[in-house]
Amino acid sequence: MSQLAPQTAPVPDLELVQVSKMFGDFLAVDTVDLSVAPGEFVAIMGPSGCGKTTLLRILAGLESVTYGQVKIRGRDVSAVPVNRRTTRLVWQNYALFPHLDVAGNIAFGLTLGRHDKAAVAGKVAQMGALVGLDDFMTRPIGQLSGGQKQRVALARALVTEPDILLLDEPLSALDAHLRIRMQAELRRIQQQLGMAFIYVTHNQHEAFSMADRVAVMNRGRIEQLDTPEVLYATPKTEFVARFVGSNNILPGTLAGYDGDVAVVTCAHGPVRVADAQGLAAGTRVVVAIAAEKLRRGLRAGDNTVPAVMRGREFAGSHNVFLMDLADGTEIKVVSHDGAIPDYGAEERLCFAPEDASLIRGAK
Ligand SMILES: Nc1ncnc2c1ncn2[C@@H]1O[C@H](COP(=O)(O)OP(=O)(O)OP(=O)(O)O)[C@@H](O)[C@H]1O
Repeated sequence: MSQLAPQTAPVPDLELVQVSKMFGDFLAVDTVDLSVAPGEFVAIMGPSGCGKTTLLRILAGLESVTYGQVKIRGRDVSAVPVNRRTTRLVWQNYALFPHLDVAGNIAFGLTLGRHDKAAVAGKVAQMGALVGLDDFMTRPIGQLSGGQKQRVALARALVTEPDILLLDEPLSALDAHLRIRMQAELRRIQQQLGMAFIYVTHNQHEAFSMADRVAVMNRGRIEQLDTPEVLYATPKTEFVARFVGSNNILPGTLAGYDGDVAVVTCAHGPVRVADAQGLAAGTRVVVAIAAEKLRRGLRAGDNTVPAVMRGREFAGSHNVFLMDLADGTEIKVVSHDGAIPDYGAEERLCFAPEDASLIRGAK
């Protein structure tokens, strides 16, 4: 009888095991575990100072780890210096050589090594084409737009065929329109090469439009690592719920469960939330509801929350109403129907139990 060969999981392109970084007695990166699958695009997102850049610099070999291990394709590189790492870093400041043309800049990484002239020219042309600069190879750097310069920086990093490309806010100097085009280009190039990209940004739209998974960092820790869809629909911590999307947060205390529905006592009354965590009654919790999931009016089976209309932001295709609950909590409601309540009017908002997330409150 034939036996099936045991299935082995592919070696991750990158693995961080309990990585911490201290600057003096300040903990900038706190016990981070992260596994990046072969060819995966992972974005690291979080507020200023949360440790994103420090983590990326650790991957590049520009910072040492205080504790923990960094493995690239299964090899421990924690003590490997930057010039012997198989990672390349692209950042916002392109750091191109102004006295060289596009081809000269792209070739720079290669000509430092031992490559023959024809091979260098071939690879440079190939990378130029990949990033869409084939018609600009002899242009001086000073005659390029911001987007073109960023493409040169990208090609210069990619031509060395790194195991992983690290990107630190590479698009933040570009205008909004160009940024969106470059996001699509980056994703195309990443998929074409099948190379793992680690992309640091504080911009949620950027992270969500490109990445397979997004890590949300707070105070040196990864609070949640998930696909954009899961992060959006089921934030696991209050911080993630506040940072991602446009969630409304209702603090409360868990009264108990009614089957697989948690009943939470909030300031305005009880709220029912579909939940399978089985938390103990009395636990302090928050209920997170996306602004798009709140509706005006009453609907059978839904939660109802009384609110007072306070203001409105017009966003072209929809309105965002700002409303206050009785305890002063501000609520955002996305509305597509064009009807605008009067300022000061009392409204009833409703949402389904399955459209909200229950999150254990911060201790
Ligand atoms: N060389 C250093 N010495 C001391 N503290 C540092 C050093 N580098 C970073 N830090 C501190 O570590 C923390 C994390 O910094 P880091 O640059 O990683 O944050 P970030 O999330 O990338 O922020 P931003 O989005 O503003 O770039 C900050 O409080 C920062 O002041």
